[in-house]
Amino acid sequence: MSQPRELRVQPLTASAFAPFGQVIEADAASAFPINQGRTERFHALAQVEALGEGAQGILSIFRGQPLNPLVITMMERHPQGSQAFVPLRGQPFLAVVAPPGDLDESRVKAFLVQGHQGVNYLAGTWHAPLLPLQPDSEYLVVDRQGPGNNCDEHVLSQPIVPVFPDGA
Ligand SMILES: NC(=O)N[C@@H](O)C(=O)O
Ligand code: NI
Repeated sequence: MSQPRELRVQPLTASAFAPFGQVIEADAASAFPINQGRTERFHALAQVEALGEGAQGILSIFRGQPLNPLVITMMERHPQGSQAFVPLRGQPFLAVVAPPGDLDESRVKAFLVQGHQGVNYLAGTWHAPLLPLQPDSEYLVVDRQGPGNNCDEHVLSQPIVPVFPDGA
């Protein structure tokens, strides 16, 4: 296996993440009052894709451990469904992604998903499997259950080591 390469971790913003999916956070632009004003609804932050006959969207909880050492050797994609990760206890994680289509390793990006944020990967978005930054991190996961293959894996030709900018 070739020498790993470093990949700078960047802040998660809706615009930067748009090629890969949506950011799930309480964004004022999507908010409107409900329940006689007692509740703010941050509406339709992301869409669930559950493609194919007999497919359905499901909700699960993942309790994950950090990858140690933090060296990413493979990525995966779910061609028939989106996949969302939302922290249940404010525990941050990394979203290491590449756009749908043939995996172009030069287009891999790494984002820091803070504890008040979640992400929804588009169907087909390449991503590293869950990368929590703290032990026993729990996430609500919304993805697809159904017939047929929904997970393609790709071993990277060059492993990736995410690096955090100073002070991150
Ligand atoms: N395998 C599984 O359900 N999880 C992965 O898809 C992942 O992205 O963590
Ligand atoms: Ni996945």
